[in-house]
Amino acid sequence: MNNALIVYGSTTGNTEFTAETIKEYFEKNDYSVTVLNVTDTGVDELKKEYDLYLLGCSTWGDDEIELQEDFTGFYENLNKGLSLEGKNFAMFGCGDSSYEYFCGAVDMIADKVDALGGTLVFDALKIDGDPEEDEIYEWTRGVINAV
Ligand SMILES: Cc1cc2nc3c(=O)[nH]c(=O)nc-3n(C[C@H](O)[C@H](O)[C@H](O)COP(=O)(O)O)c2cc1C
Repeated sequence: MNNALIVYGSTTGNTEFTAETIKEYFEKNDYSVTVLNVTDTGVDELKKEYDLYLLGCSTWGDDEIELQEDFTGFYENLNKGLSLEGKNFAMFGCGDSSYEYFCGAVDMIADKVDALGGTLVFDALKIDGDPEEDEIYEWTRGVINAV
């Protein structure tokens, strides 16, 4: 059975809902999935072997991109000599397109993963407003096909 790790940061619950919905869909497709709130884990989790790593983070700030506050430490620790070579990633997050940097946190994390040698297997899921199951399922189907 394939396995996947989901780590997310969420303030009002939207990215958390998205993470749980992604998990549900993966499990329907015979994946074993570990979902962790970023407050309960650290970058060492990325050293463990998973077929796919999914990172989810909402975006905050006004004039500049701010990661969801719980995710900041995790992001900074990615800089501490971690190699993501040979690992498959997909990114997701919730935002609001009325802000200048729509889902900017998702792009920041994707750029970091890319710089550390990780493989981004599919376009990021950027949710505008409240997350809806259908959109999440469709994206997840695309990710599964891409792995
Ligand atoms: C003060 C504030 C700043 C925000 N800044 C951004 C932003 O720069 N870009 C964006 O896409 N969304 C922005 N948002 C929207 C949130 O990311 C959005 O509400 C999201 O659904 C929150 O997800 P969460 O519940 O998982 O934390 C902002 C929201 C607030 C209240």
